[in-house]
Amino acid sequence: MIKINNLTKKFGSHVSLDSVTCEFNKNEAIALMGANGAGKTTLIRSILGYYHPDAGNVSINGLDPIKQRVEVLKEISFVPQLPPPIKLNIDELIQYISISAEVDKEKIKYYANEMKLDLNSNMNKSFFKLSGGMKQKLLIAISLAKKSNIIIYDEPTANLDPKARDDFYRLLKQNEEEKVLLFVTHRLEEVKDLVNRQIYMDMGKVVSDDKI
Ligand SMILES: Nc1ncnc2c1ncn2[C@@H]1O[C@H](COP(=O)(O)OP(=O)(O)OP(=O)(O)O)[C@@H](O)[C@H]1O
Repeated sequence: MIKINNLTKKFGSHVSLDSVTCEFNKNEAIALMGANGAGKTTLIRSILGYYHPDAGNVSINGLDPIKQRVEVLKEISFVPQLPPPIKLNIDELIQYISISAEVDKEKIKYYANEMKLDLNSNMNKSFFKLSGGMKQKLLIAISLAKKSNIIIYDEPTANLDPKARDDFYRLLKQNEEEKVLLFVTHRLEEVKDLVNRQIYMDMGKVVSDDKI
């Protein structure tokens, strides 16, 4: 489903990804780990078509994430490490997502409610004025509501309180069948019941890859 073939990405003389080859398939839930600067986010961004590789390539369900970006992004739910600086208010954002990404508004509201995010009293608030945890809850609710077979989370729980983390993992567990779940994390103990594969990266390389 996701095929990464000899992928190299450099920033100046720094090699962020060093000839990475791996595949992620349906029904795999992968914890992607490694020290700060190991290359995890660069790998995720390459999958999303943010970067032109210096060598190698990525294929998502047979599509090229750079040349066929719009089609590829339709197949993926993604929550980044840092929420983007969106100026729309919540009502406008949900409206926009529901039209542009064909996500059911009622489902977003359902998952927001399950994440204990009070949407009704915040509908007119700008996204960027929400607290860090509230932003993350809304992005998670959108990612769960979107009908995609690839879910990618880049450390999505940093701003969540312990209860919200539990809610998130419970909802994710209900939602992971028949999908690829790629989860960047520094806290394996939190996701160990969720994942069936662990990958460690170091200095731009995959240094271990174990099914569990
Ligand atoms: N846009 C960029 N411009 C220049 N260098 C970058 C850029 N993005 C990443 N890098 C560099 O590439 C290396 C890998 O960064 P990356 O963000 O992929 O690491 P990471 O494993 O996600 O780290 P963390 O756990 O801290 O989030 C780092 O040395 C970083 O400074």
